[in-house]
Amino acid sequence: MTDQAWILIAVAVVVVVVAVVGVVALTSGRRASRGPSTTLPPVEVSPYEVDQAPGAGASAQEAPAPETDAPAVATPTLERPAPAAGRMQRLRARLARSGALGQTLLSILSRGELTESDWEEIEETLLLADVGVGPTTELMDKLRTETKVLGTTDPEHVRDVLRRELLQLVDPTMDRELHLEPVVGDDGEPHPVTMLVVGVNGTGKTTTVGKLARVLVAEGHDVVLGAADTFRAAAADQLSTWGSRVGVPVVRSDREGADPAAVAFDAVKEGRRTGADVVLVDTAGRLQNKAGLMDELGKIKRVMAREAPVREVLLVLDATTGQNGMRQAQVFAEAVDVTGIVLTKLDGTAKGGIVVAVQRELGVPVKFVGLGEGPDDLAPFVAEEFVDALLS
Ligand SMILES: Nc1nc2c(ncn2[C@@H]2O[C@H](COP(=O)(O)OP(=O)(O)OP(=O)(O)O)[C@@H](O)[C@H]2O)c(=O)[nH]1
Repeated sequence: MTDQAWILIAVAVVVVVVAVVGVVALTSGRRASRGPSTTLPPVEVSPYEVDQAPGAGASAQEAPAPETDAPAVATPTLERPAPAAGRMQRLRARLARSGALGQTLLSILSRGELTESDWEEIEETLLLADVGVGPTTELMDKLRTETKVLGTTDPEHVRDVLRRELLQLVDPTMDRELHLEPVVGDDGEPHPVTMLVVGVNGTGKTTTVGKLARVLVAEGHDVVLGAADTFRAAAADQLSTWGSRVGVPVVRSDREGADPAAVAFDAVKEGRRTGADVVLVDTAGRLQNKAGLMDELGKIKRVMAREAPVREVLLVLDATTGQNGMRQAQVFAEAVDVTGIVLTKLDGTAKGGIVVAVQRELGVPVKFVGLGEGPDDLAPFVAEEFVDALLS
């Protein structure tokens, strides 16, 4: 071969090497510029979107000091939710209107020798506060006996008796914990604990899911939210906003009216993929009729259970809706196995007695109460603190 031929071969080799290096650099450059991917691998049930919270993965703690002189890039700061413990105590003043129940009872009972009209007044007070007929009769029987035995008008004694009896009605022995113990599947892999939140629209369901996510984040859990209220498009946006404030991803569909069970399934799947320990799913649960509701909620629960068992079904009830709310609660309880109740809007209502009525009616504990519109105004329910607030 001539020198010229060798030169030509060398030039060709250089050109090929440069071209290959160029292509590789371009591809990896594109990949890097996409940043952390939010597009998930295709799933069997439906395509879904994950709204990654801005700053997801960033800590609510102090950011580490930059190691270079490069200009600082603003990282979105995540909110640090208030600790869940002690919230009921902190928000005690919000129960002021419900407190009228305790104050009225105390003032009547302190009159001494009670006449029939005093007892009627007590009965009316309890019924107006939505305590319910059964528990009202029960409490009055006990108070009649106790006040006879006690034979005193001493306010401290009367208060002690009333506190004891109210507490018994609210039942401090009920298990109000969320069951978040880790689950290991048949495959030996850890599964997230899944929770379904159900209830009539307008009761504060989506808001409760957002607030509950904050409670869980405050307790150190890794949470994924599922926006399975596909009936109202704004509900998914609302949930995405809640999630983004505390760095919790929200799985939602890009299609309005999408199958809620598919979104719930995808949320659990995403929870498993990312190693989250709790997946919390919001639903629409419209009350057209009981059969429709049973079908919808039953399907969501079954489909979620394919990925991980549903540990908690929380029913959200608006405390201000009285008997109407109780009827809704019964329909939901017949449609799906409810494990706990969230009573919203307990601030600003005098109908705190509904705590007693709904627990009696459904045999399910009130686990949380909504005491305002603020992000941390959802409190784990503590029977003693509730009764003390009624009597303060
Ligand atoms: N005062 C008060 N307002 C509340 C409480 N919980 C929720 N709300 C308000 O109730 C309204 C309805 O709340 P949403 O979460 O949208 O109700 P939801 O509708 O059941 O949700 P969708 O099913 O998505 O329609 C909002 O204005 C909330 O701020 C509470 O505990 N106290």
